[in-house]
Amino acid sequence: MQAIQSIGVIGAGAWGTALAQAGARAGRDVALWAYERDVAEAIRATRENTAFLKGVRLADAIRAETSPEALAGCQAYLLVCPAQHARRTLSAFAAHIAPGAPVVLCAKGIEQGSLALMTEVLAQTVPHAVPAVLSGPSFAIDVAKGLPTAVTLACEDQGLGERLMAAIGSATFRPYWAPDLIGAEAGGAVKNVLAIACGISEGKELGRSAHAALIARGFAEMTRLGLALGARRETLAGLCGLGDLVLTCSSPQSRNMSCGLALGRGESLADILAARTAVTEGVATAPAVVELARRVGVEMPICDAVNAVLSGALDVDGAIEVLLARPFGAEAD
Ligand SMILES: NC(=O)C1=CN([C@@H]2O[C@H](COP(=O)(O)OP(=O)(O)OC[C@H]3O[C@@H](n4cnc5c(N)ncnc54)[C@H](O)[C@@H]3O)[C@@H](O)[C@H]2O)C=CC1
Ligand SMILES: O=C(CO)COP(=O)(O)O
Repeated sequence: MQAIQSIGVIGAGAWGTALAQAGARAGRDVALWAYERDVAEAIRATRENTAFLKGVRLADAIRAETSPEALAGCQAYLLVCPAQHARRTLSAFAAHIAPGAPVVLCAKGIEQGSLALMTEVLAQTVPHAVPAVLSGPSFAIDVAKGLPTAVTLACEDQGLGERLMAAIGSATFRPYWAPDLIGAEAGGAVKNVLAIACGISEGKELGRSAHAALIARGFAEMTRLGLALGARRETLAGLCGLGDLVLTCSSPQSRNMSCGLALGRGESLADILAARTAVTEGVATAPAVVELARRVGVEMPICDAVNAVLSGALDVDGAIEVLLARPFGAEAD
């Protein structure tokens, strides 16, 4: 099978820009589509994405674009806009993506309302594309700088997985193939909600023991939901599940954790979100996770508590009280 030489990156936020840089580092020609015209213009003029990924000089092999037509003919695509914008963005690209072209879904979220995973959104908007999922513990700035990172690259066909890994992988950006797309998606979406919980715990100074308990019990919630959706347990225990959960729950650098941290310190969600341009995926995904869990009949008390705080149904102290009042039970349930 032919090697993938040209990559279209859809979305020029921090993560899309970092992945474009990873593709260029791997020797590919990269077309990077920006939603905001001034982002593309800044990249062309200064070789830097000053709005979303300051301080990184972008490789010359990255071409900044503003129209979906300009990405026609690429051999593979990465979808890297926030999850709640995926449907509209993919619809705009549908006519320009060739039948059979792989589309790697890199957003970590679940669509509100439809409760669709990103693979479902792709199937509904670009049914002629072949889906893949990239997810794992990887801050954009680390990848852009070439610090060592490892991620899951999930797609059904291992041969295609190997071509995609060769297209974007390098000594420092290390994808691992997995056949389980649902597991990769469930891990990435749920860890963002759990990172808000860990941030709240830290902001309330509940201690490192509570932090560890939240990660372990949060992982149990992620696993229950993932398995109910059809994921494999080993995927959830890998980079895209436990790996990303540990990173995001332990780093104030995470937008999700830092949002929780501020909530725990008493700031309002409205003020926290108003002060940032970057996306905080867990905020939009929390109600979708909770609704999806209800639909498939699994318990996710930590995600419920986060959602109650975000929606204003409970304040932080009330949510902690609800979690601590839960009856004792078996760990494996
Ligand atoms: N930043 C990171 O370290 C990582 C981010 N991700 C995921 O990548 C996805 C994108 O996040 P970031 O690149 O960090 O975003 P960002 O916070 O850096 O930038 C916001 C992005 O939203 C886009 N946007 C805003 N309104 C839009 C609209 N109406 N239609 C389409 N796009 C719109 C902007 O163009 C920009 O690309 C998220 O799902 C995130 O969870 C995954 C791994 C790492
Ligand atoms: O997904 C990420 C790291 O793997 C980035 O996390 P945040 O969106 O919380 O910053």
